[in-house]
Amino acid sequence: MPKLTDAERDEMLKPLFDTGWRMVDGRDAITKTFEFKNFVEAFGWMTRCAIHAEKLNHHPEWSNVYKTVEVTLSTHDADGLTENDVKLAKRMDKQAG
Ligand SMILES: C[C@H](O)[C@H](O)[C@H]1CNC2=NC(N)=NC(=O)C2=N1
Repeated sequence: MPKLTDAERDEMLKPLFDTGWRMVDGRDAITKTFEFKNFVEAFGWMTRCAIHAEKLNHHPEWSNVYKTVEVTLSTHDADGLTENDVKLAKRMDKQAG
């Protein structure tokens, strides 16, 4: 899968920036920190997102401390951002409500 073109970035990343995603310094990747009410809410969200990741065959780099989950998305096979990263980010936002 090819990396996003400049035009695709303008079109597809801007809506994600509006929901709190931002570029990772020095990497063609996006990151967002999700905060939940408690650990169970956080882990439930991770579980739902894991199912979406498997369906997309596209997996996040993420870490969870108590009610916080830090997520970074990039496509390893392309060494940068692709449409799969946009798709998974949207699903993660939707699952977070
Ligand atoms: C073999 C397997 O299909 C590939 O490694 C998939 C799995 N999940 C993936 N996830 C991400 N983020 N990037 C990839 O390039 C990727 N490739």
